[in-house]
Amino acid sequence: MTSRMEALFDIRTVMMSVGLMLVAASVGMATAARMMPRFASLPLWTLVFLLQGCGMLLSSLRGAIATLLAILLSNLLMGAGQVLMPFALARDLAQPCPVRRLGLATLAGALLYGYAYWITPWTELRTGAVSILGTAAFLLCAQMVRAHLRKPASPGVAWGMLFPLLIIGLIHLVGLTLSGWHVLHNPPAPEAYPGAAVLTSGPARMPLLLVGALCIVALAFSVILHVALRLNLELQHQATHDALTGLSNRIGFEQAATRLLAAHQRQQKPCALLFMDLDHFKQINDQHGHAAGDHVLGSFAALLRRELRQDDLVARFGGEEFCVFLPETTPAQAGQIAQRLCDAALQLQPVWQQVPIRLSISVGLALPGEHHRTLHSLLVAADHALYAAKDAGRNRVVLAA
Ligand SMILES: Nc1nc2c(ncn2[C@@H]2O[C@H](COP(=O)(O)OP(=O)(O)OP(=O)(O)O)[C@@H](O)[C@H]2O)c(=O)[nH]1
Repeated sequence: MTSRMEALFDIRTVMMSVGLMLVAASVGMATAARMMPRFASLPLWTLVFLLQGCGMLLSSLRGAIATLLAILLSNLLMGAGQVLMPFALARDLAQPCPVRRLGLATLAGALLYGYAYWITPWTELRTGAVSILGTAAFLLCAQMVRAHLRKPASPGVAWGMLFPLLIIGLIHLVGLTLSGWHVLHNPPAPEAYPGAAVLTSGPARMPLLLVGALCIVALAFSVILHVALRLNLELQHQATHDALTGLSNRIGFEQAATRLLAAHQRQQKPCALLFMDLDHFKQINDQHGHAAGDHVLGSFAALLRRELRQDDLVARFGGEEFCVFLPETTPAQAGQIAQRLCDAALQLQPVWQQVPIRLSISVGLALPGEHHRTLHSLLVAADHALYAAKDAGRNRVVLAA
């Protein structure tokens, strides 16, 4: 089986192909890093896959260049890539990097590697040294991705990272066990030199090497997908949220409120819609400046978040207009909430350059029913009620007809 596999996949060809793919992936990541400087993990990932790719390429060229130097350098490059990987992942997933555990594994691996290289003739110990580092780095990364899986964003891609990390970690563990076993059961032979043997002996070597190499390529693709997905989520967030207040914008509100209204109508539950407008907002801008106006808008948005429940849908509809969808709220409760918001706005008095700014709001309240079945008709009704509140002298709530 192994000899057939060895015949089919020459070890050097595998290392060279995977090395080239990883270098290509790192070039793609470097380009993405230049285009998107906000993604702080991309330069690190670029380095990780460049180091891994160059290490593998060098490994595949062992016959051609001075062998000992090639072995030392390729192991150093791959080891450095493995040490950097948890740092890149920690930045990517906004998690603390397990620096101490990684530092201990690096120290253990480096000491064993130095001992294997310069003091003992047991060359298999080198495999053990690289395996210690690999096992620790890949399993620490897997642990971080697993913790990230509890967050709802991009679970598919996270699994795409978790599987290769676990498999490569296990393969390194097998390498560690095999080389340890080999050192224990074989007397040292100074001239014995396993050459390209990453996993020193046994029939498992070639399949494990192949699976490990494919997993590292899969990991590179998962990282690229993960970044693309994060970018997509960010764009989606920007399209549906207001940059000044952080609340939903009109698009986000209409999408979410349409779904909520349909669910309430299906289950015959009461709900309500409030349309609010800050009174004489133009005067605030004119008297205190545009920046003060922005500050007032931000303070009022914070007030809405404070005063309303978590599952109430709050949005800045545009300019100084705000909208709230109140789920599972009776008409009487909606009236009380609207009045409470009016009173709270009066109390707010946001301070700008030590000057308190007086604020009031007008509110139009609309309830779904016979005449208002769709979100659009509810919004129109609430808007009319809001204008009625303005006409009646502002700082009040008017119920839509
Ligand atoms: N600072 C600031 N002002 C804004 C923003 N968006 C809209 N505005 C201003 O809000 C003001 C709205 O003015 P109007 O529509 O005349 O309404 P108003 O002065 O609040 O008067 P009433 O609604 O009738 O009580 C305009 O001066 C807009 O320039 C914003 O993002 N920041």
